[in-house]
Amino acid sequence: MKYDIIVIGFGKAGKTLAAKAGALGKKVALIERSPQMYGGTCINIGCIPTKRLVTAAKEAQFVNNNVEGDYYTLSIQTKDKLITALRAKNLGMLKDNPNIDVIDGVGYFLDKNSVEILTADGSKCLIDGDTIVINTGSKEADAPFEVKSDIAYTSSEILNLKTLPKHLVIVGNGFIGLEFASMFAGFGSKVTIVGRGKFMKNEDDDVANSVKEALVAQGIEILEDCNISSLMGRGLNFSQGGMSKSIIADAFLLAMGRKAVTEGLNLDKVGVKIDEKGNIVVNEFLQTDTPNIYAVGDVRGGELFTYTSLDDFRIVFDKIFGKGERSTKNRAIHANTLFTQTPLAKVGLSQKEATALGKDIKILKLSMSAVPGAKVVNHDIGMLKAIVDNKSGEILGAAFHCIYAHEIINEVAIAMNFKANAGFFKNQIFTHPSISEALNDLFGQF
Ligand SMILES: Cc1cc2nc3c(=O)[nH]c(=O)nc-3n(C[C@H](O)[C@H](O)[C@H](O)COP(=O)(O)OP(=O)(O)OC[C@H]3O[C@@H](n4cnc5c(N)ncnc54)[C@H](O)[C@@H]3O)c2cc1C
Ligand SMILES: NC(=O)c1ccc[n+]([C@@H]2O[C@H](COP(=O)([O-])OP(=O)(O)OC[C@H]3O[C@@H](n4cnc5c(N)ncnc54)[C@H](O)[C@@H]3O)[C@@H](O)[C@H]2O)c1
Repeated sequence: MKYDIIVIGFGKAGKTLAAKAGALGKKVALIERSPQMYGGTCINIGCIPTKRLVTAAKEAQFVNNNVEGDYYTLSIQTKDKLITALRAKNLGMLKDNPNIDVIDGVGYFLDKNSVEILTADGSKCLIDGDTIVINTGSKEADAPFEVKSDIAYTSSEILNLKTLPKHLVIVGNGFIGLEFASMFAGFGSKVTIVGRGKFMKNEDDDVANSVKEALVAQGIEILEDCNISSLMGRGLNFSQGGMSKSIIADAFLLAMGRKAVTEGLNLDKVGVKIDEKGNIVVNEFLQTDTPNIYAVGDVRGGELFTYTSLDDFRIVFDKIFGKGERSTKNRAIHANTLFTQTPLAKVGLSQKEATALGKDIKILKLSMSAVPGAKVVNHDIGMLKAIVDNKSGEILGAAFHCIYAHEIINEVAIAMNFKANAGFFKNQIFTHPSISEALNDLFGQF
């Protein structure tokens, strides 16, 4: 069978490209190895289930478990219903178009225009394509220490835990570690985070401290500078400050980063290179060294977010069907958010980064306790921080640790794309009472 485009993996970029190309009348094949992963990581084991559960965990404090049933178990069921519906919707979005074939099985290259698919029953089929897009995502990095425990979970596995662990120990204090810590603590688990360095060492100290205080206020124990030697049965063994220690727990979450899924693709057969970290090497148009083969989403390394995968779709679509003007070099300024109960959202440079670049900066800060809108929604934890050019007021970066941070940071990102400066926010008329209106006071300090 011959296709215009073959996509390997049902990720954000690939499924969007398949849908748009199919709508243009192109013949498209999308290969997915597991029907449980139709729609990819985001909707099945990533953003959507985790953010649904972070929200449910916030509600947990208002629920009487004796009356309503165990809220954690109910929340897992609600999450399962949600992702099942999204999976069906994602499949329908492609299958309803006769130009698109969704093929179940594991895809791998035979040559630069041919992909073989190994299906669950052991049979194989061969398809050919002019353009081939690798969108195989990432998976949990292996632990660099011995793990012999049947209560050690990856983030995907722990999302299916039916009963709430009394004590959860989380290894890793990155995005996944902190979000799951905040989530499980909200549901009522005792949570201990075991990190190998200083807590959020890449962040500005005031920002890291604000997040730390909020997590500690949730009852979370944070251990820093730990060197883990093994996880055996119910015990995690590590050294801290020269002392050997161990913690006994009911469940362990291992969240030490993610790595690109490339094994078995036969990349060496088709001249596609991977770098020292295991990511596929691409140019600014996401083309590999074999120009008809693209790599999009987590598998190309760099930023591992659903919205950067979506932007990869825009770049590849523009390269194939448009003017080829979009590239990773001209991606719009965009934010990211750590979804703890009080989220931390950031855009642009931190104070540390701006200082390291030798910028002449002014720091603007506002405590959320001074924001009426935060009082109204009964969540005045945290702070707003902006880094601006000392002379022009150009906004260089912002870090918001506050309720709705994941929403208001987008206002700043858009403003930065339009080169608006501090004066713009100082004088903007916002609805009242709101969190956005705090930007009047924050940027009014310039
Ligand atoms: C717990 C967690 C929470 C997250 N939260 C957020 C968040 O809040 N916001 C955010 O922006 N990002 C979040 N992310 C990151 C985000 O989910 C990923 O960056 C994004 O989903 C990556 O999508 P992708 O396009 O790379 O492909 P994926 O969605 O990962 O899809 C890859 C697909 O390829 C399939 N596949 C792999 N190999 C083959 C093969 N050989 N043949 C056929 N199929 C194959 C896989 O089964 C999978 O379905 C989170 C990630 C995790 C793990
Ligand atoms: N809200 C979001 O957008 C969101 C949420 C979850 C995940 N993600 C994406 O998924 C990616 C993966 O998340 P992640 O949390 O696994 O990775 P991460 O890179 O964010 O954090 C990994 C953490 O593990 C720690 N670590 C590594 N080895 C260790 C060891 N031996 N002992 C103790 N700690 C160790 C690191 O110090 C780091 O803090 C993120 O980088 C992000 O791009 C995004």
